[in-house]
Amino acid sequence: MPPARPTKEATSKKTPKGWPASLTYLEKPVYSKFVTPDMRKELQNPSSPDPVIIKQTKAGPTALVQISPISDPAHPAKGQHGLLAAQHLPPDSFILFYLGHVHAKEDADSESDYDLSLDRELGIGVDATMMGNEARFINDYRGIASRPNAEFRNVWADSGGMLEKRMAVFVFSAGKSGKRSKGVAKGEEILVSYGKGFWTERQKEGEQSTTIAAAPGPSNIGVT
Ligand SMILES: C[S@@+](CC[C@H](N)C(=O)[O-])C[C@H]1O[C@@H](n2cnc3c(N)ncnc32)[C@H](O)[C@@H]1O
Repeated sequence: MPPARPTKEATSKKTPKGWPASLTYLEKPVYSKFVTPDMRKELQNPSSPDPVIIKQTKAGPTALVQISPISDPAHPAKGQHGLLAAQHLPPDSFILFYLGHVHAKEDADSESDYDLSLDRELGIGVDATMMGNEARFINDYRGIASRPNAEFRNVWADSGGMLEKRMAVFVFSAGKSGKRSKGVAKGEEILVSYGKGFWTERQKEGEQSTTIAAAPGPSNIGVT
């Protein structure tokens, strides 16, 4: 099932430097037709008493990050891209939303490398394979650094007074001691944990693929 066509208001004419021409750059999520009106209602209605609300003041490319091709032979994602901090990002600060095609179970792509769960109970995910924003270039920390410096969090975007459940990327907090994170330095790669499940699945499928010569496909990126 091909993803829904992005609406004009969800796409942006302005794309960030390094954005591949083959992909659609989004300013807002694009919803699949399998996300029903009832599901949409739930995605607009925070159930928790203290939701984290992010006011979307400026849509489009953010000056906080930079898409970067990876040429370092020691980097496990060499030949691909990563996302770097374009300036110092303080602990606990919001970096950007994870935008993409918001889909239901019916049109989930189990082979996607860019699919992040948005609402487990509703079975809804955000897949940035063909459309998304800079967040799709964030790599997992394994083999690159000793720990992640950022994480995915559930938030509510306030766009024009309407709330909408989204995933967002935040710098790790400094923790109680104030020492856990100094933030992300300018030029440092932004790294999250996809969760162990992502890599276990990849390894399993990688082993199977030795006989079928197909690229291994992981499960959804998890929020840990
Ligand atoms: C969400 S994408 C990240 C962006 C990707 N590097 C790109 O240029 O499009 C996830 C894919 O990036 C690669 N990747 C991310 N983190 C990695 C890591 N720590 N080691 C090896 N490959 C990684 C894997 O190919 C994975 O399936």
